[in-house]
Amino acid sequence: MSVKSTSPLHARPKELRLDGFSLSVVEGPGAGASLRARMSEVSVGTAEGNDLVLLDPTVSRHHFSISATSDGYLLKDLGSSNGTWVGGMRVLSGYVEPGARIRVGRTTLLVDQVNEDICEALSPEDGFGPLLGQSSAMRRIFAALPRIASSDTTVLLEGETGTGKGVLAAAIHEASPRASGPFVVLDCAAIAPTLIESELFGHVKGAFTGAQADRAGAFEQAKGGTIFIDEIGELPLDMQPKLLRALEERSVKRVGGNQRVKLDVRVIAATNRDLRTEVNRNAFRADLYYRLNVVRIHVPPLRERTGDVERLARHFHAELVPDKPIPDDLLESLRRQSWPGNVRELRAAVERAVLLDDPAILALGSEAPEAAEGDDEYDLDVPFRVSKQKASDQWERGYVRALLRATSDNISEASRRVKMDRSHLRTLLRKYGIRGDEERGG
Ligand SMILES: Nc1ncnc2c1ncn2[C@@H]1O[C@H](COP(=O)(O)OP(=O)(O)OP(=O)(O)O)[C@@H](O)[C@H]1O
Repeated sequence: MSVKSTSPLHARPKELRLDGFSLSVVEGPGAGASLRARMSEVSVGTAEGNDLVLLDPTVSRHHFSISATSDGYLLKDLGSSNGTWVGGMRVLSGYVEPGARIRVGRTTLLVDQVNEDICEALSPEDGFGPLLGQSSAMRRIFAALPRIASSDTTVLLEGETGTGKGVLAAAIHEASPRASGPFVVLDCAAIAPTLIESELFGHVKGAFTGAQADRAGAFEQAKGGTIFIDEIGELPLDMQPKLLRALEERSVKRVGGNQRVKLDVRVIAATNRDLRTEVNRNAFRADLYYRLNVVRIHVPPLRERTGDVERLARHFHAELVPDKPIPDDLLESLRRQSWPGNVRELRAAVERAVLLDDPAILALGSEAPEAAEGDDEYDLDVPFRVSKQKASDQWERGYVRALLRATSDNISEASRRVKMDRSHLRTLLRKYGIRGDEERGG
């Protein structure tokens, strides 16, 4: 497998060329069907919408995907019921050679290399709005963004936590003809399931206890702009048909109301799960998945685009300390880590190192504790979002304490130093019961 650039040496390549491949059904129902990959990733399963639709009832709706990458053909099982098998081994994720036979249910497929390359355009830029990256993976996304932003299509963003899906959604809105309209964020993971309908669609006075006045939901607030539905994989099953209807008819009905209101809203949704796997296990409705999956962007984790660590770290450092370059030892230490919390974690590590002016503090970062910590560190008996919130609160409390110590409790100086809005800092102080010096804060 090779990656070929069409540009002269030393110039930034304008496209990524990957070895093309085909998939053919060689045994089982539908034998003879085949597909020549036009895009770097193709999906296979019995559901319409897959690139290769199989007729075998023992195959899952979204069974596996195979991608041409610069390291080879990457096969991924999508949470199928019967598994994906190569050479008698069940494969969750792994590289396969041309000539490999993949068995799914009663069907066998053959992977073959073809002469025609798969060509992916790369942006010459190393950013798109506030979103930065110099890796091919990010420049591939940047190349597609202007066209995506200028259209009105629904976009589904997939990627691990902290990879930048929120920034990406905002950047699409900012580059779209709707930029002067509102950008409204609704995080399904942060709202109690019983309140989601009213948060999305609003309610009328008296619709439920506590509904003391009519209230517009996120869809209505986003009128003329974009609604960003974050963590859509957490949307309760009973809400999914209601969202589907809103997307199809571009209209909403407030809880307790009896009129549907037409709305001009663009929808961007994000998830840190693979929704195809959720569809397979009936946790996400297939019809809603298809309605959302008009344009799908997968934002890769930072460990798969290590070339971006330096670019991002320099940027975060320069935001805080514009007049000094990032120290080499800090950069070196950042490059060596694998960043399970992705860009969010990298940003926090740079901020911590700057604040405490000590690169050694990075030992508190991702890699070192992974080896030292026991699993009991994590409370697995409470929901994920509660655990995550607790950890994030602990970090925030420590950060604010350190910040105040470093600025001798001077709120004004503290907020200037880390470019945090003063009222937000005050809110955090109240939240954690920490006292700062408001008088000198001026
Ligand atoms: N490519 C990028 N360039 C600049 N900043 C980035 C980039 N990606 C992420 N960030 C920064 O990392 C942090 C996390 O980003 P964001 O909240 O968009 O991630 P996310 O994928 O939406 O996470 P979650 O799934 O937890 O909501 C933010 O501070 C954001 O500014």
